[in-house]
Amino acid sequence: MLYDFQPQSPFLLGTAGYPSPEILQQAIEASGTEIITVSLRREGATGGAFRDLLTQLDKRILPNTAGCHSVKEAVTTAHMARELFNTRWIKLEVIGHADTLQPDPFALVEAATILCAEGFEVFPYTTEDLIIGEKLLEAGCQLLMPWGAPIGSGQGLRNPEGLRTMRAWFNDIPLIIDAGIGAPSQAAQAMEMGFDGILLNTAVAKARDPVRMAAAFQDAIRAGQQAWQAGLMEKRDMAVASTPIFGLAEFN
Ligand SMILES: CC(=O)[C@@H](O)[C@H](O)COP(=O)(O)O
Repeated sequence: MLYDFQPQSPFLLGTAGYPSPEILQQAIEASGTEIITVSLRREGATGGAFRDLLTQLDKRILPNTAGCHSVKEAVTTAHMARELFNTRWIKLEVIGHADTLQPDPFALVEAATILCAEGFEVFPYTTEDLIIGEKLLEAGCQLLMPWGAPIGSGQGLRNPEGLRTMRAWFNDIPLIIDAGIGAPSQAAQAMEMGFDGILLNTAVAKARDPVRMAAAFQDAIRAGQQAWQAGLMEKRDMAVASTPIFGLAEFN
């Protein structure tokens, strides 16, 4: 459950950097997503045309504070998002460094505390750090969005063991992997670990064929989710015969 909303699809898609508005629209449809995220900075630069396009699509809009480097910038951007999109949802990014696009955990917790107190439903872009996660929940966030890898890097799950620990630690909190996913197999890997969803942008927007890639991610994310729900086998150190041997005829 993402606040008051239970999506049928665990795939959340970003809307930046597509070759054209038509391809963006087709990719959104091909992805099966019900939630699209939009950057306020992009929205501001298009004079509202982009917002008009997105609001026609009948999807939940998750505005984001991409590009914000301070608490003040992020909080102001969230206020603008609430006005423009008439929503309490905000994907909160407070970037710590322009080169790594790594979240600034101190500013993130501070901004989340302010926005939750103001009634926002905050989707915080964070790392796999457990204490930061705890602080964000204490601030009032009801879900966490740990990174797979730095934004736009396509590296997949850079710290799978840390993410596995995070999944176990916050076992009843929705966790959505956000950023750094470059291939459908990486998204499937995250879903097989029990994450509740995947948010990505670059891997679809910058694919040679974004529409086809959106469909590929949808299939992989569903496959990973089904595998997790079905119960994956445990790895074993030694071989275990898969064929029962009782009742076989003996040959001497
Ligand atoms: C669009 C958006 O919200 C990005 O900031 C997000 O984190 C996606 O990252 P990738 O582009 O690496 O998928």
